[in-house]
Amino acid sequence: MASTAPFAKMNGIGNEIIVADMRGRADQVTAAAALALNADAATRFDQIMAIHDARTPGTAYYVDILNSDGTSAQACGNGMRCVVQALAAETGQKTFTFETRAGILNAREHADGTISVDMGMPHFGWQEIPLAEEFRDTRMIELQIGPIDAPVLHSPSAVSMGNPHAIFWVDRDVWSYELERFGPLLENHPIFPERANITIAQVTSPESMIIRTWERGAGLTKACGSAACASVVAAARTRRTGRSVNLLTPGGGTLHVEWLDNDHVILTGAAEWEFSGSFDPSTGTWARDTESAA
Ligand SMILES: N[C@H](CCC[C@H](N)C(=O)O)C(=O)O
Repeated sequence: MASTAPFAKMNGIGNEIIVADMRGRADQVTAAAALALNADAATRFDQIMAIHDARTPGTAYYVDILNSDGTSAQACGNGMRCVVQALAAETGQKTFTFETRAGILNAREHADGTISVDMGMPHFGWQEIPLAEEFRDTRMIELQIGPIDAPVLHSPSAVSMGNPHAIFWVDRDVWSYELERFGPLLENHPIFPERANITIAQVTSPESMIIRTWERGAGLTKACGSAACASVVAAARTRRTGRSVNLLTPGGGTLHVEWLDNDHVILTGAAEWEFSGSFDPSTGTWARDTESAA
């Protein structure tokens, strides 16, 4: 058995996150370990954020992101806030530069404990998202679900925040849609060759919206940070909102997203520690620290 690594079970306004400390070691958290941790109710998660030693000068750490189905994700905004909170508590530092599969990103813990993550620039080209066929305008793509003459959801906006997103705009209460039924079909629709995170969004004012997300590789979650960013960018592009928006998420928490004039998207919100333990990164066998809270 490989030596165990410390982890913290945390959440980013309800997005279930495991922050794994893989610094100083060469191995990775395996898909098998992810599946085992997710099969246990105590450690069920949406994403594992595995902190590794830096690979690139100018960055402090490399963060590898796994979904609960064991696949990799390029970006996870809520998980990055958890990583920042854990590292800020350990080091006393407030600002960090990370590397992820999606590139280099900066994050900062504020005096009130909230954390902002610079999620980088959105991408709108159909090959960048990616989509399987050419759409010259990704503000609205041809895709619908439900009866052909009365679709339940249709014409989403498509955006890459490093990872692929589709945003369906709805007028009715977001809870009145069967996202648990449509989510898997849309996530795996052939139009998305790398699958996609699927969000339904109800704009409630030029500065506010309500979102629910079916996440690629994780299913329904209580919040999804990159989907919040994708939703605001897509809403601003289609003149539904301005560029600074509060989003209400299914966990009841609020995220703030601002799309800056320099094209970077800043995600701000809280993060919460639940308990700590150690685990075997190859198998997922784990134990709670005895001094850790229940
Ligand atoms: N919960 C994450 C998103 C994970 C995205 C992942 N499901 C994928 O792209 O495969 C967030 O806060 O941004």
